[in-house]
Amino acid sequence: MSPARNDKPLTLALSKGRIFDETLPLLAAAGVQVAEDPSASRKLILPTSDPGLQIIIVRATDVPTYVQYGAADFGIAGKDVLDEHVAANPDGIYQPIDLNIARCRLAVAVRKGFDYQSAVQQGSRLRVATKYVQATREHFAAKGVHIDVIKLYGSMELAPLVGLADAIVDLVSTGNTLKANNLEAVEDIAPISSRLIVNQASLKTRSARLQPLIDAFARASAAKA
Ligand SMILES: Nc1ncnc2c1ncn2[C@@H]1O[C@H](COP(=O)(O)OP(=O)(O)OP(=O)(O)O)[C@@H](O)[C@H]1O
Ligand SMILES: O=P(O)(O)OC[C@H]1O[C@H](OP(=O)(O)OP(=O)(O)O)[C@H](O)[C@@H]1O
Repeated sequence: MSPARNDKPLTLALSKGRIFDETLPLLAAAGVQVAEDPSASRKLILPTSDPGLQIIIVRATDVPTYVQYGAADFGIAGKDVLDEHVAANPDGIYQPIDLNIARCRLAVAVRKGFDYQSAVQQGSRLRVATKYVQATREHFAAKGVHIDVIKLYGSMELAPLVGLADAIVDLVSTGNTLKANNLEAVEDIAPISSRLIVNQASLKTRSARLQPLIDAFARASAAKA
């Protein structure tokens, strides 16, 4: 007989890199250690010092999907990723906490010297390359600017340099990536940070185990705000 769902370890979905790295101190604040570093290992399921908690390593953009379907009880995802996901799949995910990690901003950027203000005032269509299609459409619709969106999956900074787009919508933190590619930010769209997300069914059926972790994350992230 298969074990009851409540006997399975709680599953936390994380992406490797900055979100994994910045989540380690939050887990430590909850008394949980992770022995393996996913950047140095090929393992996708990582045990923790708590036998009742395991971590799965997925692509950043896939974290909300694992949580929505309950394959992970909870996860951590950037607001950028989450907003795109929720626009297409509004149900099943509860977002209790802003963890104040992986902070950056979503911004419009263009080639240095491109007259963005004139381009948006002229009423002609602007070609915008981005991974963030929903946020981009909403931003320009609110400004009353007509755009053609070109969906990309990475290296957006290249698009204005090779004539694929007039502008990009991408994440900016230090500004070093824009600078290195002779681009400049011309408009901020939204501040971005990572959120704890929880499967709504898990929150009901596994709250005795989930809630102490949610509370510990909330305390640790409030201290960072
Ligand atoms: N330069 C940055 N500074 C701070 N936070 C960032 C930065 N770039 C991205 N983030 C945040 O970290 C999250 C994860 O980014 P990461 O670079 O690890 O994955 P990704 O490369 O965007 O995803 P994928 O591998 O699926 O393409 C983003 O969704 C965003 O919220
Ligand atoms: O303003 P900066 O500090 O330069 O940060 C901005 C860069 O960070 C992100 O890329 P990331 O480092 O995650 O690379 P990736 O998209 O290739 O994963 C983002 O897509 C920008 O390219």
